[in-house]
Amino acid sequence: MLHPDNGSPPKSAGLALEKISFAYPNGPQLAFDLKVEAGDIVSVMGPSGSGKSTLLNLVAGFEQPLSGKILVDGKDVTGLPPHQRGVSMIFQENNLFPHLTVEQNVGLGRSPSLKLSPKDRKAVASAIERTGLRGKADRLPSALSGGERQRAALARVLVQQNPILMLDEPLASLGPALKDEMLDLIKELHQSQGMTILMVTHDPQDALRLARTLVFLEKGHIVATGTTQELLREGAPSALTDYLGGRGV
Ligand SMILES: Nc1ncnc2c1ncn2[C@@H]1O[C@H](COP(=O)(O)OP(=O)(O)OP(=O)(O)O)[C@@H](O)[C@H]1O
Repeated sequence: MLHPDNGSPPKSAGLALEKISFAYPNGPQLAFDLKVEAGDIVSVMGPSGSGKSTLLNLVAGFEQPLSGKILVDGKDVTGLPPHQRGVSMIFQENNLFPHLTVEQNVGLGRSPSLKLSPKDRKAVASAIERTGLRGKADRLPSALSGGERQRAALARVLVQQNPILMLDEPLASLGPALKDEMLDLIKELHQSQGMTILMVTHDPQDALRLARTLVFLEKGHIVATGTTQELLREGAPSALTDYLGGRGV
């Protein structure tokens, strides 16, 4: 079981996308309206190109909407740069700087210039320990397995202590055993830190295992939102059953 390392854990934050519209140059129009309760775990599913990554990038501040608002904990963050939004993000790969050690990569979660106080150093060591990377703090990412690299990325999230965590297919490049391990770690992180989590996945089993809520996208819009159990087991709308094909549960 993971425990917050110092002081109180970050409180989770509710998230809202209000009448967000967005388009890439010469790209399709995307529009999102979504409310996520504080502390919820949400899986974001949908066919390739439906807008899952764009949705996360808009919340993180890597893309700017044409109109609409993004609220974190009720506060309008639409015009804020990514690091001021209270949001951490983990991608499928390339979360770490290749020329920095695990310890330095995790330390970046506390200070972009790696000027770390003794308290920061303690938090970094604790996060490395808690993600099972003890003894690997001095390694470069190239000397880690894929699963270890994702755990190092999670260690950085731990020291950032943001109330919202978003993961864009974090399990896609992992084999089944490592995938289970990461899912367990994300679950533990949620239990101990209480953060609000959004995770893009193509696997309904991941969604069932981790997420209370499911958001389903199609062609740049959210076409279904509900509890994962209900949507995957009972009343799946036809767009979702078509997407799941033979993988229905
Ligand atoms: N940088 C870009 N420039 C132009 N169009 C883009 C860009 N990135 C994505 N798109 C388009 O925007 C739409 C949404 O893409 P997005 O990557 O959000 O989908 P996704 O659901 O995450 O897909 P996947 O499951 O394949 O990762 C798609 O039509 C895609 O082709």
